[in-house]
Amino acid sequence: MHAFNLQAKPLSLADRLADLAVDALIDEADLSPKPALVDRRGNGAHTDLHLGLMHASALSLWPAFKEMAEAAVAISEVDSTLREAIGRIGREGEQAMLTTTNGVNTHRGAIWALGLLVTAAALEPQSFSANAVTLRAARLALLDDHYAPKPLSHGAQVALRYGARGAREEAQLGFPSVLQRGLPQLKRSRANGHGEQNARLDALLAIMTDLADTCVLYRAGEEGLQAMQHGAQAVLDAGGSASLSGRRQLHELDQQLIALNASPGGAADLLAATLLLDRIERDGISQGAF
Ligand SMILES: CC(C)(COP(=O)(O)OP(=O)(O)OC[C@H]1O[C@@H](n2cnc3c(N)ncnc32)[C@H](O[C@H]2O[C@H](COP(=O)(O)OP(=O)(O)OP(=O)(O)O)[C@@H](O)[C@H]2O)[C@@H]1O)[C@@H](O)C(=O)NCCC(=O)NCCS
Ligand SMILES: Nc1ncnc2[nH]cnc12
Repeated sequence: MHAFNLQAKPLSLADRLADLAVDALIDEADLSPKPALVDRRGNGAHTDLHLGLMHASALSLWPAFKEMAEAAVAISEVDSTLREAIGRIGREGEQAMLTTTNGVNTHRGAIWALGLLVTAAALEPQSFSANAVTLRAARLALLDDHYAPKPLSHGAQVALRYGARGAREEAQLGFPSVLQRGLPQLKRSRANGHGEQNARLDALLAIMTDLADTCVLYRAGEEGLQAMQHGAQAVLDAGGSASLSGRRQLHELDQQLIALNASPGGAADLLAATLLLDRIERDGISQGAF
């Protein structure tokens, strides 16, 4: 008889998806040099954020992601019951984040985007292409959550002022910034031999070229948004972050966005969503894949 069972217990689907979501958030935070965002070099345009806080915040969200995936497995269809279950879990996740960060909003948009994607992935783990997962996530995002409070969030204020519908619309449209910008650029830069960190930076820049980031609009208005979109395009046009002239443009963009207080927090969340879907597509998530 053995005193100890040394065999590791296999991970459940929900454990695995929560691990992947937290990994994606930590990889996004660590990626450097990101324009005006928190990274390994510093706090970008933020006075109340730092890398340690981003890591702690990401880890605090693991139980919420796991619970969302478990709800998907238990309810097993895209309906209002599942939408309202993940709404409640998402709000509890926000509270866990705020407790960890002492009230600073580190990952509200990421809880929304990655929460929907984790739920959508868990619903049908055999159907794990980015197209299939984002389509299910969009169907969920289109359902009403009758229990959702309607606060005058930064996103809601920006919607009133500029008509940009932000994170909600991005999800309801099936994450076009991820499918049409982030993922294709990530794959292109990898295929061109640019190296993983440069490929991720290029994916972030590709997202920034077109996104109506409500975080930037709230902090820096249309001037900030134009600077973000045009500056990101200029880096890619100069050869991307693996090239010397692209790096010079990236440095300039970083300085310009910091001066405008324009932090592209929404684009950062969508980079994390891109990294999550890329990992799911490459490794799979059905039992036996881990
Ligand atoms: C549907 C919700 C996302 C709420 O959306 P809404 O737009 O009303 O609320 P916001 O509080 O503004 O949060 C939206 C966050 O989404 C990110 N984002 C911005 N633009 C886009 C975009 N075009 N596409 C996708 N994502 C986008 C962004 O998050 C990042 O920025 C955050 C920091 O922003 P902010 O609080 O404005 O902070 P500062 O500028 O630093 O302010 P100061 O503190 O300095 O004053 C950071 O968190 C990043 O993550 C937007 O902020 C959704 O949240 C919701 O309804 N939740 C309820 C729960 C639920 O139903 N969950 C469903 C299950 S998953
Ligand atoms: N790296 C980052 N810096 C600032 N805000 C963010 N929101 C999500 N990721 C972020």
